This record gives sequence, structure tokens and C-alpha cells, in this order.
Amino acid sequence: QDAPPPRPLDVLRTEIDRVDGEILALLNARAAIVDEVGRGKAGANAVVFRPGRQAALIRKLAAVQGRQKPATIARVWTAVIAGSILQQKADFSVAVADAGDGATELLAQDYFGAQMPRQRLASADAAIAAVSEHRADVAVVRLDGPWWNRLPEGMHVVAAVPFVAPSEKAPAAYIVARQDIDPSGDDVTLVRLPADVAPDGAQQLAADGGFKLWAFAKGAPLPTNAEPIGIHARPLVIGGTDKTPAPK
Ligand SMILES: O=C(O)C(=O)C[C@]1(C(=O)O)C=C[C@@H](O)C=C1
Repeated sequence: QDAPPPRPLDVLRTEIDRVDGEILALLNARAAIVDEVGRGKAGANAVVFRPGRQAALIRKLAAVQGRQKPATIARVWTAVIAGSILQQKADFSVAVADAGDGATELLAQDYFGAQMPRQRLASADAAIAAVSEHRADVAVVRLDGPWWNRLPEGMHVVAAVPFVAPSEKAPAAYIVARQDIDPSGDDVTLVRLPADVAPDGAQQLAADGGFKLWAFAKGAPLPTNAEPIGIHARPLVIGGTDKTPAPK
């Protein structure tokens, strides 16, 4: 059966304006709740950035079948959540270890949205030092150096980028913060082990000075005494435009 002929453009635009007004009212209602969350956290000295919660929330919304694509939903909520982080901590700052090619900065933008303030540092170690010395809240670093083998006390990998990816691939960068891990319910655990330990069912990510960095998928048994250096949410894989084949 044929769809009825479309209504005139000016009528449709009036409809879009009305819906936009409703969306904005709802976003403001959300922000009012976030204000209260922020006041609660400030009172309890709790961390603002909760990557596990963000991943779980975006996963759930992106799984709802509708006219909006999961990629669009993830982008919209990435921007909304960035606003909500800044609402709770106006000086939230992302230290980006950029080798000069801008690639890590793009990854930081992908995860935190374009609006989030960033500072560019010369190396992963410098970005991590900025966080440990309270000059930044999080560091976005690639696995191009052994920073994982000398993370300062109390700092963990808390997320990986990209979170929304067109195919299942090893993350391009990790987010390190001066806070505890925040599980999303479906996470990869990163463990640093002496080089002679060969764990079952784990993927080796890097090696340095007698140690190796391993990724354990959800449910994979960790070796006894293994101390995770962090976790990250398993990426949300969406059918996308990336034409590079997934690794075998
Ligand atoms: O749930 C929280 O703890 C919030 O601060 C809210 C919120 C959000 O906007 O949904 C914002 C920042 C956190 O990283 C996670 C979620």
C-alpha cells in the first residue's frame, strides 16, 4: 500500500521544530538530574567520570530498534555526557599524548566529544604525569610506549577508544585516570605479567623489560595473583563504513 503524499515542507519543518523543543526540554530535565548527581558526588568525594556507566548506558540505548542508527545514538549521547561531565567539573581536562600526527587527538575527540577541553602532551608518560600531578583528569594514550609497565600508584586504565567501532579490533588508545576501575558489565581486563607467564585465552598487547601486557576477555580466568592494571568496556560494534578487514 502506497504511503500518503508528504505534507508541505513548511508544515514538516514546524513539526521538526516542535519535536526539537521537546528534545531540548528533556535534555534540560536530564541536566537538572545531573546537577543533583554532581552535588551528591561532591559531598561524597566521588569521581565524576564513570566510563563503565557511560558504556552500559550507551549500549542499552543503541540496542533499541528504531529509526535512529546505533552510531547516531552513540554520537548524540557522547555529546550529552560530555556536557554532563563538564556540568559536574567545569575544568575537566583531557591530556592527549600526541605524536604530532593528530591521531590520538582525534581518538580523544571520538570518546569525549569535540566540546571537551584537551591539552596536548609530547608523550604518553607526560600525559600520565599530567594526570598523576592533578594537571589533567584523564590521559588518552596509545600503546606506543611502556607506560603500562610503570603506571603510578592509584592510576588505572578505565576505558578504551574507540568505544563505538565498525569492527572488532584491538583498541587504538586507552584512557588512564587517577581512579578505580568502573565495570560496565561486559569488560576486557588488562593484566601485566612476568614475561615467562603464558596465560590461557588472553591476547598479548605489548612487552617491555621482563613484563608483558595481556587482555583477558570477559569470563576468561585470570592467573592467580594477577593484578589488573585496568579494565575497559568491550567496544560496541556497529555495522559501519570501515572497509578495512578485521584481523583474523
Ligand atoms: O551516572 C553518573 O555518575 C553521572 O555522572 C551521569 C553521567 C551521565 O550523564 O549519564 C555523566 C558522567 C559519568 O561519566 C556517567 C554518567
